[in-house]
Order: sequence, then structure tokens, then C-alpha cells
Amino acid sequence: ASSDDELDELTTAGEVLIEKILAEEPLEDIQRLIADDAPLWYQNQMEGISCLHAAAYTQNYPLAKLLIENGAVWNAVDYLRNTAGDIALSFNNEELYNLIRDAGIRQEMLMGLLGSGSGGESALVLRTVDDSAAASGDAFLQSPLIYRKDEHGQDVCMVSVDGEEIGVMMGWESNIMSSSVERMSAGCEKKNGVHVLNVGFGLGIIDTLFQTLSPNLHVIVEAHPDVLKHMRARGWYDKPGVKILEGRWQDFINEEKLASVVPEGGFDMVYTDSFSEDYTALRNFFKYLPTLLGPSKNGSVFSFFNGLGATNPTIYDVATRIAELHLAELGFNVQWSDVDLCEQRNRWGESRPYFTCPTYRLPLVVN
Ligand SMILES: C[S@@+](CC[C@H](N)C(=O)[O-])C[C@H]1O[C@@H](n2cnc3c(N)ncnc32)[C@H](O)[C@@H]1O
Repeated sequence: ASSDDELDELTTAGEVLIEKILAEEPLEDIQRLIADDAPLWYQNQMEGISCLHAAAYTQNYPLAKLLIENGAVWNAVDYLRNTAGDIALSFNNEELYNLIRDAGIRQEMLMGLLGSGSGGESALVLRTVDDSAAASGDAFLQSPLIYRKDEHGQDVCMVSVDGEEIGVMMGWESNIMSSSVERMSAGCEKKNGVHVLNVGFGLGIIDTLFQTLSPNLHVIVEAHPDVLKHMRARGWYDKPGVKILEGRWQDFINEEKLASVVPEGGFDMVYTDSFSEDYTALRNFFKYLPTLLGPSKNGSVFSFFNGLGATNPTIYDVATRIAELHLAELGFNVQWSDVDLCEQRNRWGESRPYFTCPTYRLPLVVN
């Protein structure tokens, strides 16, 4: 048979599988289709839903389990950008939701073990902005940035990609930044003359907040030349105690250089929020925390911009839990709190949305 015929066959088999699930046909019939190699990855033409979405719509737990065991894709999104997990959530079906979410965690952890570049399709490679040139670190660092106010009057820092502007940092995130500093200050044992490390200046929102704590040392790592120019124009190079490391954090936070960056006893507060990097980069950063934070139980604190996967509630949940598991492997326990973002309805202006979940899950690690 020609490859066109094969494709037709797969399409038909895929459509039939989804139809039968939606028609709530008996489990044995579906089992037979699976045994006959019906494509579990197939997403139908009408709505872009997969067999797992269909099982979620019919709230068929045993079937969803069977599909997952046979390799159904947990993070496929339909035309409305919903995953099967989101559909389970919309029915308030916790058991079904947990089944799908846990499959996601397992698959992603496994992919992580195989390492990046293993060819697997990890949902956590979803960057801050999916599928754009802005998603690749190098391309981002070479693209000019624009600092301005948007039509809602919020400060924004935008990157232009193929004629489209994408927010690198936007004023609406102030809420997240101030809650982060609040939580970090409350958790930190040392209250005066703290030593702070922040990766990624952006609009300088969090650095301005850190300055209100009168740090003795405030190290800022920033890679983008336009951001560095902006920092210089605003006097950041002249602030007492502020030390700006020009370059990517990977240039300083590595086996070779780390010792020259970390003050004696470690930093009291560490924060990272670097645009355009994927989860692998964040996880690499985690590895240096034991050195950055100094001796364990010294009451130093760490937080990071928890924004991966945040255009979809299920993927966001999976990303959040994976970060928690990886931090646990390093001996760090994460205390989560929620920041309600419902007030920030006019978040986007003309930027492509990168955080559409209604709640920000704020991580805090107390060393
Ligand atoms: C989202 S912004 C940070 C916003 C900041 N938290 C604030 O409160 O305004 C991300 C910043 O990280 C910088 N950046 C991106 N990749 C980086 C890297 N590998 N190392 C250091 N800085 C990086 C970007 O140039 C940008 O200024």
C-alpha cells in the first residue's frame, strides 16, 4: 500500500476510536481497537481531541487508565487548547484528573532521566513562549528589546520576533514579584544586611524590591545588552552593594566560577527568572543551590519564576510538581503559596500570552 493509503487507514482508525469512546461503547470493543493498533496519538479533525480527551469527556476512568498504559499522550491539546486533564478538571473529577496528571509526571520524569536531546517530546520544553524564535536563548539575546508603556499603562519590556512583539517582562507581574519578596523575607532567617542574588533584571521589579531590604550585597546576573544599557541609564551600576555580572548565568554559575561568585556563608536570598529558557536550564540552576545557599539549615531562601507550562492548567500542575520532586532530590522542601491573578485581566496588551492560568503557584525553599 502507498503511504497515502496508510495515512487514510490510520485516520479512519483514529476517528473510529474516538467516535466509539464518545458513544460509550463497551470497554472490550475499545480494547479490540487498541489491539488492532488504532493510533492512540491521533487527534480528530472536528475538534482536535485525542482518545484520552474522549475518555475524559465520558469520564471513563478504567478506559483512561487503559489508554495511558498503552501510550496515550497526556499533554495533547485540542483546538481550544485544552488537555484531557483540563477536561477532567472541568467535571471536577479529581480521580480522573490525578490519573492523567500522574501519567504526565511519570512521563516527564522519565524523559528527564533520559536527558534532553533524547528525542522525546517533553511538554516542559515548552518555553515561556512556545514555538517561537524567542524560545531559543541565543536568538533572544541577539534580538533588540523595547521598553515602553502599553495601552493599559503598564511598563513592559518587549522582544520583537518576526514582526510580532512578545512580552519579556510585563508590569502585571509586579504582584508575583512583590509576593515572592514578601515570602522570601518572611522565610529568611537573616533580616538585616542580607546578601541577595537575582538572575534576570527585566523591568527591575524584583531588584527594586530587593533594594528596599537594604542588602549588603546584591548581585544581579543579566545577559541581554539592551537590558544592561537600560540598567546603566537608571543608575543600577552606581548603587552601593550592587554588583552586576554581565553575561548568561551559565557563564558564572558553573563548577569553575561559582566559588568566586558566592560570598562567604552563601547568599541569604536567591531568585531566578530568566526569560526564554526551558526546564532543563532551570533544573541545571537547581543543582548549584546547595552552594549558592550556603551550609544547610542556615535559613537562607530560594524562589524562582514558576511560569513553565502556564498556558495550560494541567501542564502547569505537572511542571510545578516536577520542580518540587527535583528540588526534593537535592534535599530541598518547597513551600507553595498561591497568588491570585484574576485581577490582572488586562494582562496582555498586544503581547502573545505566556501565562493564562488564573493562579500563580509561588515556590519557596527555606534552606
Ligand atoms: C522575565 S525577565 C526578569 C524580570 C524580573 N524578575 C523583574 O522583576 O523585572 C528575564 C530577564 O532575564 C534575562 N536573561 C535571559 N536569559 C538569561 C541568562 N541565561 N542569564 C542571565 N539573564 C538572562 C533577560 O534578558 C531578561 O532581562
